[in-house]
Amino acid sequence: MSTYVLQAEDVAIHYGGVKALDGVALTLEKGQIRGLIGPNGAGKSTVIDAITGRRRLTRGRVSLMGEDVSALGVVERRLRGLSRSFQRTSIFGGMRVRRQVELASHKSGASDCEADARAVLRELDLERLGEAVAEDLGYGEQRRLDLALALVGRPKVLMLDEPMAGLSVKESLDLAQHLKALTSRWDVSVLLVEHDMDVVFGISDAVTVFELGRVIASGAPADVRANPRVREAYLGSAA
Ligand SMILES: Nc1ncnc2c1ncn2[C@@H]1O[C@H](COP(=O)(O)OP(=O)(O)OP(=O)(O)O)[C@@H](O)[C@H]1O
Repeated sequence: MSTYVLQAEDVAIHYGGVKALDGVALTLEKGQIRGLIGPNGAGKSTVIDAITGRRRLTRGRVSLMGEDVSALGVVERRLRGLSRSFQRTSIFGGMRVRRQVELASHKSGASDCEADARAVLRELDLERLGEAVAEDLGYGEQRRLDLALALVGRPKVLMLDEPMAGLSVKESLDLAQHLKALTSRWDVSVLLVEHDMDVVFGISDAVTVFELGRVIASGAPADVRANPRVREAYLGSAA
């Protein structure tokens, strides 16, 4: 019996002749944050799509808490505790903050949506904005709301696709600290796709590097950062 909350084995996704992913292996331990980095087009978003069931696997297998979920759809995986955010926020601009978090909570299968939404809003410092219309929020607050929508229903595994995109340095580091604190308090495991290297290397317990649909390095942040192939492929000599 595996101790991983998430395990992807030999995952491939091919679009005709394009091998978006080829033979990818990835694990997440309980409470772990794993950063996923790599150049544009390396396959990072496709990995999230493969794990969450948005894309059908050409080959391979995805297990959640030891259960093979490869044949299950997005909704079934969400009900088993696998949640995600997208590169562009999923918020509804015209809807009040609390209302949309409650609706998302309902969809996630939570039993007490009001209490669930309240806890998530409190966790992300959004409680005082509960009655605000989402499009009136500042961009940083909208990003926090997007994270709130992914956190309802107490997911066990969270896949975040560039949650800091467009934020200032200070906002990014604030959100990163929120995420780090929440991960340990709620015992949620996170796969974090992010281009901000200060954030990735600042809060990840492990880092995996992609290039052209394959894993080229994986391990402790310091080891990955020092890996010559990674520096050449992605980080540059200044990293
Ligand atoms: N629907 C599709 N049809 C064909 N090729 C696709 C499709 N979706 C993605 N790809 C290709 O798969 C590869 C991986 O794309 P992906 O979006 O996963 O990269 P990424 O690492 O997330 O990039 P970025 O950092 O720019 O978001 C790219 O070569 C992309 O062009």
